[in-house]
Amino acid sequence: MLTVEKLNVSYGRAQVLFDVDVELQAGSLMCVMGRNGVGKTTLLNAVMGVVPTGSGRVLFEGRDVTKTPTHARVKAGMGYVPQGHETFGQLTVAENLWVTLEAVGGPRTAVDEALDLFPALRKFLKRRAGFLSGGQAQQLAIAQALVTGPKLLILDEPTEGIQPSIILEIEGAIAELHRSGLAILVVEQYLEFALRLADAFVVLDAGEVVHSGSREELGDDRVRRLLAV
Ligand SMILES: Nc1ncnc2c1ncn2[C@@H]1O[C@H](COP(=O)(O)OP(=O)(O)OP(=O)(O)O)[C@@H](O)[C@H]1O
Repeated sequence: MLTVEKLNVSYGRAQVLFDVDVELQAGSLMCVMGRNGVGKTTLLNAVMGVVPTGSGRVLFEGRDVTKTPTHARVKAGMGYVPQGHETFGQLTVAENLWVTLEAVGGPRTAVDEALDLFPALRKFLKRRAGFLSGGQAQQLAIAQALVTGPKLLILDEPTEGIQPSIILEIEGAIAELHRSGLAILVVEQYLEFALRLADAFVVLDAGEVVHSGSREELGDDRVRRLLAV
């Protein structure tokens, strides 16, 4: 479904990703792990076209999207929830969802479906997004990405800075999306969350892939050892 081939990314003269290969199968939930600053966010941003790539290719459903603008990748079915759960703070929760729907021209039922996954948001439909807690804003950011009708959902640290009770709600929603067959690529440093959810892993170190494979290929003990670093 998503293939990253020999991807190299630099910021000015500083190279951050080196020949990165990733293969995400349809229906898989793949977790990208690694210490701070190894290039995880850069990888997601490059997959979405938010940062330019030096060399290498990104293929989505077999189509080369390396030069495709981000908005066209979203329309093609790549939903993205960047780090920091950014929403339109001045708009209400409902307006955030409708504005996103308008931008992609999806079916109106997409808003209800996204809210079904995060029922807690229904209580806040008229609240400005800027007044939500971090956890609620993260739920709204994921709901917004779902409204775009993704075939692949890309999430950057969905649990970062979020209170434990809402982490469980977010984990439940992601597990449900995975069960429904959606392909998911997630950067996540919270080991237990990753171990409970993912069926495939990529471990980055200093911009290189040092381990990758399915849970069966790597084995649970090895995954735990690799990810605990
Ligand atoms: N816009 C930028 N301009 C210059 N350097 C950057 C930029 N964004 C990231 N970097 C650098 O690139 C490297 C990789 O950063 P990146 O955010 O991709 O790592 P990360 O693994 O996601 O880290 P974290 O877990 O802290 O979010 C770091 O050294 C970072 O300082």
